[in-house]
Amino acid sequence: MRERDAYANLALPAMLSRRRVSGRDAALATELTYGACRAQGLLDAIITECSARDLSDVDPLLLDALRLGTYQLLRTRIPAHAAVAATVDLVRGQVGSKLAGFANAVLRRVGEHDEQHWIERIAPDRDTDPVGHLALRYAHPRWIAQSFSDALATTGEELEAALAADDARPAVHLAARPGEISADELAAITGGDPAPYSPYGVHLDPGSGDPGELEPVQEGFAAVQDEGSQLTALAMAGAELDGTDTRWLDLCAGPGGKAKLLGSLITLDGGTLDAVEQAEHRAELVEKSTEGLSVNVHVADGRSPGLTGGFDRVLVDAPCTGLGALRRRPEARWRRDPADVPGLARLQRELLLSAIELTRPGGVVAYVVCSPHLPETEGVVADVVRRTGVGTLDARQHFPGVPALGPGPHVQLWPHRHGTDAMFCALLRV
Ligand SMILES: C[S@@+](CC[C@H](N)C(=O)[O-])C[C@H]1O[C@@H](n2cnc3c(N)ncnc32)[C@H](O)[C@@H]1O
Repeated sequence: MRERDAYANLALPAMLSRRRVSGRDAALATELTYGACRAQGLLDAIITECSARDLSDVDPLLLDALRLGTYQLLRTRIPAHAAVAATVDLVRGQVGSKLAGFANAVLRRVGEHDEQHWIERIAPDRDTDPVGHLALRYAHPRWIAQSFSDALATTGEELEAALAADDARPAVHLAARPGEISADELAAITGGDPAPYSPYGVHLDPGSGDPGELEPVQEGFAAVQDEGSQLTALAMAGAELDGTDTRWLDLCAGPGGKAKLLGSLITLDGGTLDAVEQAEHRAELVEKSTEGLSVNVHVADGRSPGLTGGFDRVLVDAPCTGLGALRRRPEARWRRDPADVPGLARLQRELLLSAIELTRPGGVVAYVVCSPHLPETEGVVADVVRRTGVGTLDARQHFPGVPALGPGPHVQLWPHRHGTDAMFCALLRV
């Protein structure tokens, strides 16, 4: 992951299958890889405390091995002597015998205490710097912990719950394709449970294997999709509307999760969904996921897609930092850069303005991001509402049965409150 900037959830399964690692060995390799990637900042802070050298002077391969060893010592039940011996062997084989002694010394020091002790010793004081303390404890970069704190308007217990939930391995969610299979049928076939809020959702256990192998997914009757994503698409489809309701638009459609759900619904109702995606390879994924549905895919920039306006409903599922879906990508939190936010917020504003342009008077625009970061959520919507004078709907009404939606009018979902990714949704009336 470090060398190639690869995604753990894509690179590791491919590597395991190439090397024919399966069963319990594959499960252990996955636990160690995902765990060490996810906890990297915390592991590095502890390794720094136990090392005479600055981490920037430590050979990158050696540092990887130390992270794996520290993870085993602090977060698994692998006996300490085995974790140290295996890591030292790894260093000897991969980095060289000269550094094996250094690795041994660092890991022995790490193993003198448990994780709790190390956190108490190195984390900022909870009373004077609660965000810094919780960021370290739950292995999040400080700016992301601060962003969650700002969105929740707390530095207390709920921030802790949010960071803890974001640090846990999530359940896989499936969406049943409307008109083809019900959530109950899908749950029965896959051994999952019907989701609490989405009428199309099913939850699988975190360790239940590759969902892409499930028959209903292979046959296109179901897709892997976070329940929060399903709920935002359903809010767009369900918002009250007078007049015609046959032309829908998805302005940022790749890879096609929401387009599949919306396309299924509008096809059942005899209308059409236009799906715009800028990246050609992602547009191809939209084509694939909406095969057989009344969906037209366009490779275009959503800011000027060249389509005839007058749409009844438009979804802007804008590109964003993805801070709301970090739990699904082990390494992601350490790769995000706050310097990306202003550029993304500008693009989000431009896409939302374009969506409003393309919507008929009285039509509905849904603005969605998988992030709780205020400059990408409330900030973008407030700015566009002020500039255009469009109306704001109470989005909470279109998340039926979902508790703890706050003061509105926009909806922010959270892993610790709803078991979903932290999706944001605003509904606007043109
Ligand atoms: C958050 S993802 C959309 C996820 C999708 N709606 C789904 O449910 O599967 C944002 C998408 O917007 C695309 N994108 C980025 N800039 C764009 C632009 N200017 N116009 C259209 N699409 C764009 C990205 O390539 C990415 O596929």
